[in-house]
Amino acid sequence: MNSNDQLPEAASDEAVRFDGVSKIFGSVTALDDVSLTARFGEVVVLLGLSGSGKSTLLRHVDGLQLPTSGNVRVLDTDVPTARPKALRRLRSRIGFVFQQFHLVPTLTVLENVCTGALSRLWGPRLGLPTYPRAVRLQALDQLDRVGLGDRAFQRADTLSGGQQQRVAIARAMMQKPEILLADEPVASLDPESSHQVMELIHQVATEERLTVLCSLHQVDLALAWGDRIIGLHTGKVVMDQPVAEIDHSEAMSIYARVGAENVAEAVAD
Ligand SMILES: Nc1ncnc2c1ncn2[C@@H]1O[C@H](COP(=O)(O)OP(=O)(O)OP(=O)(O)O)[C@@H](O)[C@H]1O
Repeated sequence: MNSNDQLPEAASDEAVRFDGVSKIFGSVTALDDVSLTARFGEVVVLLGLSGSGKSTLLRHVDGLQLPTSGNVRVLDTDVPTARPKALRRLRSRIGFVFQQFHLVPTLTVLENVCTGALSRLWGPRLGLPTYPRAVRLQALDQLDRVGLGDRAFQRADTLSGGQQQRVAIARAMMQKPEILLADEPVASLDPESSHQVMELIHQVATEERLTVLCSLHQVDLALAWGDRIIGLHTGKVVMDQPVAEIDHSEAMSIYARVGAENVAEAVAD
């Protein structure tokens, strides 16, 4: 390749960028002048007490909610000003994992995973045989990847919570997302399953150069499986650091700060 053939330097290695984003619901400021970035392949963990704005922040990434002010740029799309078609295209590049898994309990594990491909298939699908063979094979590969290939033909509701969340991750990966949004993905799991799920999320992020934004309540999981921690408190970013530079007590300070203020407020009351 000669110098003229060289690709222009990528405009940015940022998958997600918030610039001065505020979100106001009536009298509540859910996000308060939030600026942050998430790079391709990075696992960004959002920490903060209930009501600190984690879910609201995640909903701004795919345009489910729009900022009151400021800009959200995701995969080179300015979300607040994106036309419906551009927003649909953007959403097809973003996968989700939820606290409650959202599997169809009466369907087999394999069919649940196949539904992750629905956005790129025409027409409704009823029953496993109605999915193209290539999709079924891809779903089996994804199930193998999450360690559940042997459960493919079991009903989803016969799996443990941790297994169901792994199926949900396999389903999300069927979409071949570039960004994965995970809203408290381990909130209903025991500690061992929580580590397994977070390890899996970290593994797929590394393998696929997938950008992950994941809200959590457990500092130990954030430190073990995140690349970066963003701490939120009443909608403000109060910490934004690589995990390698944070120790446990520093991460806990996100909560300690809240505790101190609560005490101050209680005393004032
Ligand atoms: N649609 C809405 N209408 C009004 N207020 C809202 C709405 N969505 C969120 N809020 C408020 O915004 C604030 C932030 O909520 P958010 O759900 O983002 O917090 P969170 O950190 O995700 O909490 P949790 O950890 O409990 O999920 C809260 O005070 C919440 O009540």
